[in-house]
Amino acid sequence: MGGQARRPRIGVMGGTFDPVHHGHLVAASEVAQHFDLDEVVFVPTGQPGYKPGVTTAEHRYLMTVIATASNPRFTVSRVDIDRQKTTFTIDTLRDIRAERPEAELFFITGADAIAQILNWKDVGELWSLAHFVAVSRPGHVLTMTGLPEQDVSLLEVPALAISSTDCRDRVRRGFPVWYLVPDGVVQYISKHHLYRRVE
Ligand SMILES: Nc1ncnc2c1ncn2[C@@H]1O[C@H](COP(=O)(O)OP(=O)(O)OP(=O)(O)O)[C@@H](O)[C@H]1O
Ligand SMILES: O=C(O)c1ccc[n+]([C@@H]2O[C@H](COP(=O)([O-])O)[C@@H](O)[C@H]2O)c1
Repeated sequence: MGGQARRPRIGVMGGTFDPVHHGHLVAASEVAQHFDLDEVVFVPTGQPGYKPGVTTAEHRYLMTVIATASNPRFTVSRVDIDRQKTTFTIDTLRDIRAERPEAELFFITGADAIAQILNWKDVGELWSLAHFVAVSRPGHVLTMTGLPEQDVSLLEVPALAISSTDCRDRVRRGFPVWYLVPDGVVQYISKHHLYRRVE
């Protein structure tokens, strides 16, 4: 008789993705490689209460679908978009767990996000739903200070000094975002005239 079947290992990459860029994709790819993940689910936020004035969820969702389409291990979930409430990671992880009860979950964040996690909703329960993996990000210190060692891992990834804020700013000022975001996302931004006006 064989041993126990291996539980699927699923990464969850939450973000506003306004727009999704190569920093997000490299972070997900590196964590997938390092933690032997079978899949990484990108979860665009619905209404991030802490970030006012973000682009319509459907545009952010579609850009994320375009950006991840060529990777057979990357998928996109609508759980946060369809919830129609302010997005909190506790709800994201409960919903993904309900859909995939057999899986081990790994929530992926950047160094800036993990530094704030102790202020997130129901943080005490978050640790029981997923293992958290925080990746390095230029301009931010990656540290375990205050975090539970058994529930959080840190990972150095190739440094990409890209942010969605900078991409939006570049489009608004007429600068290119080629090679900062996937080609299809460049075309999508142009086709839908995103980021041209200050909201
Ligand atoms: N260049 C990057 N390197 C590593 N991690 C990143 C990078 N950019 C974003 N992340 C991480 O990806 C997740 C989603 O980020 P988000 O969608 O807010 O992008 P952002 O570039 O930080 O956006 P904004 O500039 O609008 O705040 C967060 O956990 C964030 O820390
Ligand atoms: O749950 C919370 O309280 C919470 C507060 C801030 C951010 N988050 C999550 O962190 C992820 C990255 O968020 P952001 O704002 O950097 O795009 C995204 O999945 C958010 O839902 C979660």
